[in-house]
Amino acid sequence: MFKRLPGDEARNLVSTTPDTAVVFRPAVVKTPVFVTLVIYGWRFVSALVRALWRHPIACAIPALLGVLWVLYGWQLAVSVLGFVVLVLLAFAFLARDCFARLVGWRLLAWWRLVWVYRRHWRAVMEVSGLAKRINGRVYMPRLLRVACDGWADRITVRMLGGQAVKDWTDRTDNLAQGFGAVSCRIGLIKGGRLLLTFPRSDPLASSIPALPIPDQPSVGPVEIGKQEDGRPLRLKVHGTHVLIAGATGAGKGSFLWDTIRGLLPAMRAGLAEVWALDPKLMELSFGRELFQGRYASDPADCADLLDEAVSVMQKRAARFAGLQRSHTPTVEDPFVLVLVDEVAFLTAYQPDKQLRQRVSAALATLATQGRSVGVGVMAALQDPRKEVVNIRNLFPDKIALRLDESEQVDMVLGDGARDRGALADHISPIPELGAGVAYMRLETSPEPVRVRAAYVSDDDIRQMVALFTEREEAA
Ligand SMILES: Nc1ncnc2c1ncn2[C@@H]1O[C@H](COP(=O)(O)OP(=O)(O)OP(=O)(O)O)[C@@H](O)[C@H]1O
Repeated sequence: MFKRLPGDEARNLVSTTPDTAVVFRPAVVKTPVFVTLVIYGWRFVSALVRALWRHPIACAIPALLGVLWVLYGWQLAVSVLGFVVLVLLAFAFLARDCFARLVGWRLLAWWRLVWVYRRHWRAVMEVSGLAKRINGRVYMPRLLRVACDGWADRITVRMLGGQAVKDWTDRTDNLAQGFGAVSCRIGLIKGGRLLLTFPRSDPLASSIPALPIPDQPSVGPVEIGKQEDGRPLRLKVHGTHVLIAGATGAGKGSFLWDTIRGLLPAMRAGLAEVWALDPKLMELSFGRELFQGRYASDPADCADLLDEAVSVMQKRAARFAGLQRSHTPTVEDPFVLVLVDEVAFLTAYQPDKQLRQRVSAALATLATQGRSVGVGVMAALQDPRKEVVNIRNLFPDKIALRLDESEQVDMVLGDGARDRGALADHISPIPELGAGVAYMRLETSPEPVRVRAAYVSDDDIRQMVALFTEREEAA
């Protein structure tokens, strides 16, 4: 009647409920010492073979030193050890990157595995509720591998059978706190295996000054800042459309101006044009000479400019039909980037219904047909609740800067983005710490990437205008 499950604490089980007359004391079968020794012996041998297989060099060095010690005495073993350390130091000094890749990060990964992850694994899993205790037996997710690079620790984990990725994404705060990291990201590698990323440092903690204007004309991807692992952030603008959302003061302007800055050589060469719609009359008016008359702030003028972009797009599509399927920028057919600073002013907040419909139709037409003929849209938005649900799907690439509420993150970046670690509602409202910081979700990768755009100051914009008008005068 009573089924004994593995791990039942049978010795202590004397009664099922208090005050019951039934006392249940099952027989305890003692494991013979011999069997216990065989099990421990087997575990030791398999761990040794695994270590030799996985880390042959790390095992060979102490084994060799041990052999030298036994055969020739400790003096020779210590001398060889000293020599190996010197060689490693020289290697580190002369070829830092190569040393880090081949030795440094592996040593650090081993140290972090032993000192941080394995040491705290059991406690963190139990406290966060990711380990399961069933009938007295503890089922623990398995820590498979730790790898390090200059920015983060990446931990490969095997989930418990029956666990869902969401069980882990709901506990990112517990995991980060448990392992002493500032944050934790979770990605699915393949069935049952997860990659947990724990950053050790934050290259985005301080603001990034405006990047140098590129030497070569190019329509992108344009370098506009840094990714959280310290690599450059290159934003694709040609062949896509980009939606940028962020609360007031989040730094949306940086993304717009960084993009213009990166395109400036192409604009000077006549290979790119930026058309600016600035209904708030603040952000883009500062450098309006760059837009060569393609600048509008009044809603009716904005609608006209959008219609003009649609007409350019349609004429190109008619000419390209049957001849080419993608756009290569030329002086005759430059890449046209339509920048809209606060798109909700032209759509959601626009009281004139006819104008609103005209703008929405033109934006939808550009966003659905523009990219293959070299017309792109980059739209910024303050309040994602107002309009984003209608237009979000028109934009393959999305950027969420600081947002006021957690629900807005998925509204901008798409379902599940916040669960995958896009904590845009946690970005600091202090400009030095959080302005320009964002999570990007690109068409090509569902994983959100944390980034920071460089800050383009008023002086930088003046310099850009001067450089651009210099070319105009020379022409
Ligand atoms: N990339 C950045 N790095 C550091 N600080 C920045 C960055 N971008 C903006 N800031 C700071 O944040 C302030 C607000 O930036 P900005 O006006 O671009 O925000 P916004 O999102 O466009 O706001 P709004 O929607 O109100 O126009 C700037 O005055 C500047 O001090």
